[in-house]
Amino acid sequence: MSTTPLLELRRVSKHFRKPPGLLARLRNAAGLPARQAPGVVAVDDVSLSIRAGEVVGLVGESGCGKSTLGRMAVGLHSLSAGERFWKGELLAGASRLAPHRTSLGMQMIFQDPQASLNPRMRVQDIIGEAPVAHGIVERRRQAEYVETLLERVGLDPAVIRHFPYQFSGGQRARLGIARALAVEPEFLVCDEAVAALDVSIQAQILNLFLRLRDELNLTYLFISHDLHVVHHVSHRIVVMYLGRVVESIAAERLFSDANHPYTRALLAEVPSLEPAKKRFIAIRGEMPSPMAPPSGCHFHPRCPHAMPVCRSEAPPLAEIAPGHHSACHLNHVSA
Ligand SMILES: Nc1ncnc2c1ncn2[C@@H]1O[C@H](COP(=O)(O)OP(=O)(O)OP(=O)(O)O)[C@@H](O)[C@H]1O
Repeated sequence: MSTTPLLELRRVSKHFRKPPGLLARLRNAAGLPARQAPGVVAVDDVSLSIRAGEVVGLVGESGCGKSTLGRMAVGLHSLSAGERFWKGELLAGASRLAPHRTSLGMQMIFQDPQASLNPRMRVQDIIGEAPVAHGIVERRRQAEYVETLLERVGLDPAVIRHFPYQFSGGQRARLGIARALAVEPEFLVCDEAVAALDVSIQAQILNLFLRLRDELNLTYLFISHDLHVVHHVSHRIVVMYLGRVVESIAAERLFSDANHPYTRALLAEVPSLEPAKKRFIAIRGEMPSPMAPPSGCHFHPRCPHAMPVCRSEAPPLAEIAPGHHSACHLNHVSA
């Protein structure tokens, strides 16, 4: 069995420059020297490697950088620093020697299929356009190909002539999945793919993802702000806070062995954990702005266990047990 990861992000970062505000535009108009515009470090020195067949759940509060990391994984965002490998081959790096490239083998499924499905296109074109354009299927076989995909995601092939508005939310989610599958990907980034759906429909779509993984040997990065959702489908859970990974743990060990105070705070919010969650301490306050992250460990202002060192030094993401990584100074305090 190959030990090369399917996808590897090595020490990647993403900086966004904030668009110039009114004051900066006035300074510019007055011919005054520009002040450095504050930016956002959406992803800060993150390494992530995903094996073929693995389902990795990526969780954290809104704005912590999950979508940005997912977009970097599939090549929708360039890298400000670091490198990206696909089956061991360098696909993108921050230097000009490593040009930014993507591949049909990796696709992204978004939260709102309504917004990402062209309302004026029929299902046959929505799903069948890309595989024809990329030579995966001949145009004369397009309808047959799309019908097979519709059946695969649990839709009636007879809907091939329909428009997106004729479908329910759950059916549109299935269309979005069929469209991603149409180019025969090996790796899917699912970004809040079930967040807009009712709970009962969510469960159906999650089960569809799992069935497709087994049938098509797919690998997933499953992004959600809802730990309960990702826990259901993932082998491994990666927790992000303000651009950094704070913990990576096997999903089956999450409830028993979660180490980072932030992960434990997220667990305190999971409704199905009653009464076990009583041992977790709920999170305090709001996540600070990514434009002005706290010094040291970004989580320290909200952490019930913060120590002086947490304010000054960022803890490294260290392996605290086989396959279990956590970035917390508490792990390095001698008893
Ligand atoms: N294209 C962009 N330009 C400028 N800033 C951006 C851009 N995309 C994301 N950001 C900023 O980067 C930070 C991380 O955003 P991101 O969308 O990755 O977080 P998230 O965890 O996926 O949150 P959400 O679940 O709300 O999408 C946020 O502060 C966001 O405002």
